[in-house]
Amino acid sequence: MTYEDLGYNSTLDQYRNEQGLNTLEVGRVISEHKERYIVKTPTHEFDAELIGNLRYTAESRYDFPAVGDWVAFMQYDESKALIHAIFPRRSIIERRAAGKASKVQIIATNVDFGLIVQAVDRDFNVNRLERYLTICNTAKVEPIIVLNKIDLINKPELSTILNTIKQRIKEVKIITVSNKPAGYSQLEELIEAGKTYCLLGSSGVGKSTIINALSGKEEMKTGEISSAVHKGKHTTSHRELISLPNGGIVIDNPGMREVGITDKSDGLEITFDAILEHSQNCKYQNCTHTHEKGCAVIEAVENGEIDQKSYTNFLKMIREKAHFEATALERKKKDKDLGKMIKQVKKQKKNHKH
Ligand SMILES: Nc1nc2c(ncn2[C@@H]2O[C@H](COP(=O)(O)OP(=O)(O)OP(=O)(O)O)[C@@H](O)[C@H]2O)c(=O)[nH]1
Ligand SMILES: [Zn+2]
Repeated sequence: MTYEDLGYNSTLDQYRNEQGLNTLEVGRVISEHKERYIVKTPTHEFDAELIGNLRYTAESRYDFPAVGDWVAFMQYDESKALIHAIFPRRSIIERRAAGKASKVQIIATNVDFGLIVQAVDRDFNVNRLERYLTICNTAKVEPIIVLNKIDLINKPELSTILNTIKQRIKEVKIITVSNKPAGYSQLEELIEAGKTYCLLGSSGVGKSTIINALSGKEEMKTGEISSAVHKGKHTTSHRELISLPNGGIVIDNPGMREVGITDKSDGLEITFDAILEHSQNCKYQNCTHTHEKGCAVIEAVENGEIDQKSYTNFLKMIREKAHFEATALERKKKDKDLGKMIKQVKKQKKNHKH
């Protein structure tokens, strides 16, 4: 295995030289658990922590390593290391942390493609597909839709599903796979060496089964045997980033129940570009597309140019985005006020002494 097999490239190497990081080793974070990280090089895996200096100056989640990160580290024991620097990220896939309206959770970094996995049986849901698309588009990561477990339905049923998707989602590649008898050839064909693929999808859609099939190994515990693992302790041997024997790197992230969007960039606009296009013709520039007279979006929904369900999903996510932004702002203000208060108390104490 080489560094390139893990996704290392000339941009990262240039940064390493510019920053004078040559005396340190370089590796990729393949799992994260409570501020401990497994860092992988072509030959070793290290149990790593952040150096104190970085920990104390960290201001937000973004200042800590995440799965997919490239880091500069120093080995200090046989398999132990201290992380001295995080390389700039090419992309960050994130979602709103479950239950916390204003907090983000990083799913993975330095990702090239998002593999949005849905099982065609109970899990299939176009609204959720649009949600994952928005997460990818926000991260500027190219999405690919992977319909899994196609052995569970017949051909006409699969066509219906494909048509349902195509009616609402244009210009996104869709592939169909299953463990038997179709196999994963459609997926294998598109995976390129040195590129990083992040699997996105609900629990049980078959992500671990896909990784095991691609890697030819039992890298991931799958549904039948994983219940004991989920109940038990975290196993340090658990890896979320795996480099495949035929090239390509895949990242899994277990158990995603909620897919809250943060959408700090224009991810929603990219996902719903048809709606955006129509909105150029709305009478009012600040049109909310909910009730306004002369709203071109509402008109397009009425005459069938925009899918009704897609429109409803769009409005729901716009509200969610606004809510996320408002609570994030509030949190910032609170933190700032608290900071001010602490400063004042310190000042008072100081004055007291003199
Ligand atoms: N019929 C059928 N079942 C499948 C297929 N792929 C996976 N399964 C089954 O679906 C269940 C869940 O598969 P996993 O691979 O563990 O799913 P996962 O997405 O990794 O789930 P989490 O680890 O909870 O996120 C298991 O019982 C698998 O055997 C498939 O193509 N067809
Ligand atoms: Zn409008």
